[in-house]
Amino acid sequence: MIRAHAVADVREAEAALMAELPPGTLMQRAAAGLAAVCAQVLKGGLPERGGGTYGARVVLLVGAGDNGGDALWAGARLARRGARVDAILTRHDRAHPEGLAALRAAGGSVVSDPASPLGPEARRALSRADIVIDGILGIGGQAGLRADAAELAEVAAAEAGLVVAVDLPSGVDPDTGEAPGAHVHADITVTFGTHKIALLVDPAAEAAGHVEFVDIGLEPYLPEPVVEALEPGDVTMMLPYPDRQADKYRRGVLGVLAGSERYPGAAVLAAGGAIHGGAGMVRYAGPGAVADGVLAHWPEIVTGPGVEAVGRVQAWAVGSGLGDGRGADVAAALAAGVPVLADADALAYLPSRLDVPALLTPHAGELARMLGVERADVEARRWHHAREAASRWNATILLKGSTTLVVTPDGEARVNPTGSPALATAGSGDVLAGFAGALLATGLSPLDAGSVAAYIHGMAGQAAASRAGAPSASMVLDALPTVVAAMCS
Ligand SMILES: NC(=O)C1=CN([C@@H]2O[C@H](COP(=O)(O)OP(=O)(O)OC[C@H]3O[C@@H](n4cnc5c(N)ncnc54)[C@H](O)[C@@H]3O)[C@@H](O)[C@H]2O)[C@@H](O)CC1
Ligand SMILES: Nc1ncnc2c1ncn2[C@@H]1O[C@H](COP(=O)(O)OP(=O)(O)O)[C@@H](O)[C@H]1O
Ligand SMILES: [K+]
Repeated sequence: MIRAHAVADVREAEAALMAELPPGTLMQRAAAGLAAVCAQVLKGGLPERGGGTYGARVVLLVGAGDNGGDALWAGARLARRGARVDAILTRHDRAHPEGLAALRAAGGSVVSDPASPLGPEARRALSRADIVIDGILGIGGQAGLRADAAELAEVAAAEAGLVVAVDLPSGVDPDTGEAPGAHVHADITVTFGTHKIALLVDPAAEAAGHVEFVDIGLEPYLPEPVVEALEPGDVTMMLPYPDRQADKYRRGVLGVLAGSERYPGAAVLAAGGAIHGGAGMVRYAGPGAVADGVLAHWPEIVTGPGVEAVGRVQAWAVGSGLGDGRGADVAAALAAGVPVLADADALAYLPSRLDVPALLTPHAGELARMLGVERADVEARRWHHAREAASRWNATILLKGSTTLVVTPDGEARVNPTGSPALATAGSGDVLAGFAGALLATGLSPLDAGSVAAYIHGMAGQAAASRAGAPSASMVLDALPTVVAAMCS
């Protein structure tokens, strides 16, 4: 599990660890890890320069705090290995003094001037840089860079080589993942001790690029994480396996209430997702013509005209392509007293609070409608709104989008690390709903069912995109069994 903590937790853990170590040890651990990642990147080769640290051009963007200190100490290490290292200081009076002395002793130089960080020498250095190390702000930063730092970040993005952020991309909000003002857009972020929330939650996570973790020994001092992301081993452990004594009922039966005469395909896709999710049986509830279409694709499904008619199930997946005027059907599924996944049209028919274990799967537009806010506000403050809805409906919210977020009413949160923009295609949400519903039926909690389903669905999207640049939802569905098999082997 990738674990992310809030700034206050990181500060407390750092203080406890620092009390046991000689002064400066943590910064040296951080700087060594940062320099090692930069050296690795340089060794991988930048086409213009042939590769390696010796002779590489490195520019440090150095703010007023310890984040800048990390950058200076890492710069000193790279300079000792033969890199040409230039530092641009946003505040000449407040740059980390020991780090600056170490950089100078190693042969590095300062190319900014006290009046304005971005003079001609600094611009020249940036335009030639193979790597820019962003040490403007770390966990002590307020979101939104001030004008001079914002200009530095802009020029670095436009003119320099790779941007490597120290701990987190400067200017994002470390604790919420919001990025309301100017901020750095990094290719790689090297983070220390634990992931920061901003490294997992969009839009900040996108600005972090690829994240490398450096262990500085904080783990024993950290509390429970605030946000997690599953790793492959977690998914393997959570996916249901039939045991030797399994029968179809004990494996879990899922009821699917999806699709309509207007949207018959949604029923086929949701039922298909359900079939691959490991339930022992899938029962489909819907009008005859739609049920016939489902049966034509999935003869193993049992159908019935309505919720009561299909009989007992261990969970319901309701809503995908259901259309208008289906409130009574949704209410019947909710009244069954079993866990429920509610997607798409069902989200309009929810009671004010749910009294069964529930997983709601809105996209940003649907969540905006549920909460009576603007879609753009949901996009900008995804975690905030997902938490708000989880608490209001007493349900786990799986907020779909470029990165899927799963948040429980108790505030537990997971971010999905897999996926592809190719998933943004009509019907792929129906596949996810069926698959996650089946996991609910096998007994997974809404949090586990939602996060495992998002993980596998994301991988299926990646697999489908690798076969066809713009795959359809049916191709994502087709990729599910192979992904599940690979995760289980
Ligand atoms: N505390 C520790 O033990 C360790 C800290 N480390 C590094 O230290 C960093 C935290 O250092 P600091 O607490 O000094 O905080 P920062 O380096 O994030 O700097 C905070 C300072 O920047 C200024 N500032 C804040 N918001 C700003 C804005 N929007 N625009 C311009 N300036 C702004 C303020 O003057 C503030 O004092 C971590 O992110 C990490 O990189 C690492 O060296 C590991 C060990
Ligand atoms: N830019 C994106 N990158 C990755 N995944 C995305 C992106 N946009 C949407 N998705 C995913 O694609 C799926 C789309 O679901 P949804 O919006 O319900 O579509 P539909 O209702 O047409 O099925 C969700 O799993 C969502 O997380
Ligand atoms: K930074």
